[in-house]
Amino acid sequence: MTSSPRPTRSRPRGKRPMPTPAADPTRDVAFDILCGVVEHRRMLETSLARSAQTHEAEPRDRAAAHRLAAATLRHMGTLRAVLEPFLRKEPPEPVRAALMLGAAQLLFLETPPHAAVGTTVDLLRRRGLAPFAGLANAVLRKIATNGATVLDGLDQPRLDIPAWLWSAWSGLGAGVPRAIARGISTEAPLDITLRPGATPPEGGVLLPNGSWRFPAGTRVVDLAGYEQGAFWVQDAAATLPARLLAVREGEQVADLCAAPGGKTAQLAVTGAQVTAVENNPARMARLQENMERLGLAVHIVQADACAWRPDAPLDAILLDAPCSATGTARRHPDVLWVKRPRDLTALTAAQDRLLAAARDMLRPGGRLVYAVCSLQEEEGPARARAAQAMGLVPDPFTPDELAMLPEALTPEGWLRTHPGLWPELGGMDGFFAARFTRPA
Ligand SMILES: C[S@@+](CC[C@H](N)C(=O)[O-])C[C@H]1O[C@@H](n2cnc3c(N)ncnc32)[C@H](O)[C@@H]1O
Repeated sequence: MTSSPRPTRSRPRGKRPMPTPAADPTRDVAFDILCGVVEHRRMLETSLARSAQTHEAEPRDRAAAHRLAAATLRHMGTLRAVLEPFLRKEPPEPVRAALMLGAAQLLFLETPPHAAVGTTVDLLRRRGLAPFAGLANAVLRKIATNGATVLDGLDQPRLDIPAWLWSAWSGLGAGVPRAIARGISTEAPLDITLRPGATPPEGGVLLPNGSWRFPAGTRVVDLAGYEQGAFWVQDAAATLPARLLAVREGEQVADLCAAPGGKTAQLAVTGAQVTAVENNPARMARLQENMERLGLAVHIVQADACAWRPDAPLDAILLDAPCSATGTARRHPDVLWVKRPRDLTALTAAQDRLLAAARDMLRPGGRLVYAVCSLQEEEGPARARAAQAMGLVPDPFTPDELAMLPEALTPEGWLRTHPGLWPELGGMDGFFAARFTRPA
């Protein structure tokens, strides 16, 4: 007797396909942001804007996603090292990204373990990665059980900074890369610059440079006086370049590369005649909105500052040039993982073109402050030397001008701040600035 063929089954009896878990806007958006950074070297803000087209998420969920992705990026080297011993094989990059999001919630964001594990498993299942759900469940449960002991013996500051940046920052001084890494490891506070005479909002701390500082996570729109234009958002270190240009009422001044306009506002409140030049239309619109909110009269021009020329030679110019922005890594930890050494070639060439253009716009005796929010030698000291080779005369900053931050004055008379300064006050962004005059 021949037995009848058994019917083929695509799955074992009794196993129904699991329903797709409900959407979780915070983790979905955070996952997209993280994959954008690690797989495509896309900046966090760009991914956040793209994800608005694919995921419906309330502003509150988007803000939470931003925070979760930023915390993961801030500790990414550490998270990779924590996961390593639990993984027998290299998982695909999106699976590793989901595991890092889960581990970041467990280790750095105090998310309850069941939520961190369950939401990661669900995320993988929603994203067509269900075969890795069991792995995520097992790995994250082990991390949850071991708690912070999984961090024991890890050199977190060293792990969280890519090797090329650590080695480049070693040129800033012994111990500086470690101090910078510590500065980047926590979320930055919110700093504002107050209009002269305006009342500071409640809850802030006055910093030695005159900025007011609010705890990390403060929403600027919640501070009294924002809509009325009493202040603008600006990191304490970012206030220094415009201040060091020392413009006076009535002077003809240009702010080249101006958006979103924190430094433009500083120049305008002095009573100088300010022209703000910005080539990016979307950023120019933000600059315009900011000047309107602040009620400041500024002549705004959308143009390439390399090609634009003023009607008459200028008394002073602030050139806050486009750069790698490595000095802003505590606000934008994605820069650590998106930027590459080779990006510096195009940036430094653009910085030189802008410097030459700025020189040609100045009257004899006119002043230029060149600034970048970069910690890289190529974009700072090397450009200051290039400016000198273009015929600009160094006009070093003095100890009196930097009395509130003497450690930022270099022997050459340049400004150099970094996230490791003012550790007891909450740090600051990294800036380089140098001042020049045009010879007669
Ligand atoms: C570092 S950001 C400026 C920040 C601004 N100074 C502030 O304090 O708010 C550099 C700006 O330069 C603009 N930019 C880049 N290249 C430019 C060019 N060739 N001409 C004019 N603007 C340029 C960018 O779009 C960007 O908005």
